[in-house]
Amino acid sequence: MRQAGRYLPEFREFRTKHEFFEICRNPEMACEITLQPIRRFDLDAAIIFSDILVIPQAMGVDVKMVAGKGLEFDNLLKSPEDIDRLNCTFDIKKELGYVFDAITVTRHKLEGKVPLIGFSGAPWTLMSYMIEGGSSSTSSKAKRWLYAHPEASQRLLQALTDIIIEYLVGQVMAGAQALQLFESNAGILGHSLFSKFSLPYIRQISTRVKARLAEQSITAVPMIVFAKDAHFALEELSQSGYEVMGLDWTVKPQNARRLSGATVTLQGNMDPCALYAPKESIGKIVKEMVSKFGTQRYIANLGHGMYPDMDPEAVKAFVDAVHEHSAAMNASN
Ligand SMILES: Cc1c2[nH]c(c1CCC(=O)O)Cc1[nH]c(c(CCC(=O)O)c1C)Cc1[nH]c(c(CCC(=O)O)c1C)Cc1[nH]c(c(CCC(=O)O)c1C)C2
Repeated sequence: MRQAGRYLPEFREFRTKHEFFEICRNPEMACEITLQPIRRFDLDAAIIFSDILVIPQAMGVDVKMVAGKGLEFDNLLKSPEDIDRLNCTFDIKKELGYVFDAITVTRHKLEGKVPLIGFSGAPWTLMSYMIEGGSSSTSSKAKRWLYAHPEASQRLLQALTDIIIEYLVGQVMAGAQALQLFESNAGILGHSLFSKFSLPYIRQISTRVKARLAEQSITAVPMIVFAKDAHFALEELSQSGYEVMGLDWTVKPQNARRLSGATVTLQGNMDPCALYAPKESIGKIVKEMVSKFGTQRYIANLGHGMYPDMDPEAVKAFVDAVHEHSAAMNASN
């Protein structure tokens, strides 16, 4: 996750010359950034360089990356009347076709070396960014909507869902070989709000994306759902129509296996901060993780994104340890 992020010196160097969303909108540049970690590490997949915030942007919420400050938002949603000024029925290909182009260019450049993953933010996470304008420890402005304006919230979540479905189908048509949905702000909801304002839309997305692809005779791709801190909903998420369930680092592997049954693949979940440990310790942590999940129906990954001050050598230690320990386990089985 966030593999191209700010921890890579070559990414930082590129960013001194180009603004973040300029890179997202330029297919050749987005392709180059996507490939940077693939060149450096023995990774098994690439994720397209883009951001979940390109959808709010296309709907009319201004999102900018300000040098030295980070993300800045304008035109945030303050009350339900503001939904009416959003552009909810835009032409996806026209507004977000640059992501599709980046996927096609990257897919060609990868030459089949590793599969390419496309992604989107999930409706609740996008809604909360459109109201909060950045991360918040309480998300109280966005949660206020759910309690005070439940119908308007559902209207907005449904509009986002419809857009996300078209967007993900477009990514597959452009060449994405798997899709990941990020519900990064799931944890703040708790079980009750999650059941009402997140899970139904997550389910709709898997069902309708698959139906749309089938309708157009396009081969389905595996879909991954990652709902951060949604330990309270693992069983429901594992039955929400996704082939893979991503796990944050707080989840015990055995519990995830028990709750998710025999058909779902699990992805995760090393604490990203474990990358601050000495290399030998990273190897031990990885060994323990892989032995708990087992090598089948499992995608080794971190439990969330990386931080800018992490050492690329630690990432190498992680990736190499995953390959070493899983190969040893497979050989002894
Ligand atoms: C999958 C992905 C994302 N962002 C980026 C990718 C592309 C892959 C990659 O580069 O690794 C590039 C991607 N996106 C961004 C960066 C850093 C850019 C820079 O500073 O130059 C990169 C490499 C910018 C960004 N974009 C976002 C943030 C967090 C803001 C906050 O809540 O405070 C930030 C810092 C929103 C965002 N973006 C994303 C999520 C979901 C995953 C998660 O939970 O982290 C979220 C919540 C997803």
